[in-house]
Amino acid sequence: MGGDAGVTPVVAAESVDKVFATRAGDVHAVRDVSLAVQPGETLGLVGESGSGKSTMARLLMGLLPPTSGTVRFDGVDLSTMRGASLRRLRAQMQMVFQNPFGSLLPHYSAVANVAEPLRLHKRGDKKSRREQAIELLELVGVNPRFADHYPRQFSGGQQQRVAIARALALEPRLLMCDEPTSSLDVSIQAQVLALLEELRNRLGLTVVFISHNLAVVERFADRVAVMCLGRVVEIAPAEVLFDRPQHPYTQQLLAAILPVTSDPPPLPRSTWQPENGLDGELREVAPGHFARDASPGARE
Ligand SMILES: Nc1ncnc2c1ncn2[C@@H]1O[C@H](COP(=O)(O)OP(=O)(O)OP(=O)(O)O)[C@@H](O)[C@H]1O
Repeated sequence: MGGDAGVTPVVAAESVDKVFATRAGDVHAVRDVSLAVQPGETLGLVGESGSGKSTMARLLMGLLPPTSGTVRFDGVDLSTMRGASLRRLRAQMQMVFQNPFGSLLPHYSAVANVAEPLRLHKRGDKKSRREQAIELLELVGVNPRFADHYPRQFSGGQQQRVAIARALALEPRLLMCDEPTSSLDVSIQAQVLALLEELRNRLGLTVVFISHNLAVVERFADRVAVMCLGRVVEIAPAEVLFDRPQHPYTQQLLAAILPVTSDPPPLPRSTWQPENGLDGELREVAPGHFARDASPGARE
């Protein structure tokens, strides 16, 4: 789906389901999701709160095992990987989280935070790791003068830059960004996004980008997958999806942010009811544009 035939996707989910067993009963967080992210591509993942985006991200990173279905990284089924080979594979996929402070080690300086993955993966010696970490801090726009400062001494935006530098330390192929700017002030969000955009282009990264902010996704993503109640209801090139959304759920999400402002509000709860509209097959409605059949009532 949505890929060049013959090119091995960096990461691909095939008919993936994830069910969490909770005291209150089973939570079916991801339902029959198939998608592939091609080398160098940025896939946006949107949908309202609880639609399964973060679960999908963790499945794609191999941080959660699917209940059924397969996740492949570079063609390799993650469930077959163990030990050192899994660690090597994991190094190629890194994550940038919503809350940078929570993702940094508070008692480690900025440079030690960035060097930590290099140490864990036994890359170089202490001196070369520090040098490399300082270069990475420069790359993300953190003044090396502050290399020995601790995370709490940085602003949120600077903390996120340090977290991005750390995510890049092992030269990953895939960067999973889960709401990377939502915890930041609006004025800082644009700077961090511009940084991610520049790094992606400069380093040729493959990116999965989860955001509530559809305007950001439209700008940043090549393709966008829309999730609703654990399913992908529509997936298409960004310009096609934003111009001609097929699924009523997508139409409602987009309608909620129009007209586009410089600071769009977070996604409101959709009033569209899935009824039988989520059960259909993903159908190709235009080249590279897949949508599930929606219930006829919902189309009107
Ligand atoms: N570890 C877990 N145990 C039980 N239920 C979970 C777990 N993780 C997620 N869920 C449930 O799975 C569903 C999907 O959650 P998920 O966090 O993936 O959605 P999301 O789209 O990322 O939401 P948000 O935008 O609020 O982060 C929700 O109903 C959530 O409560």
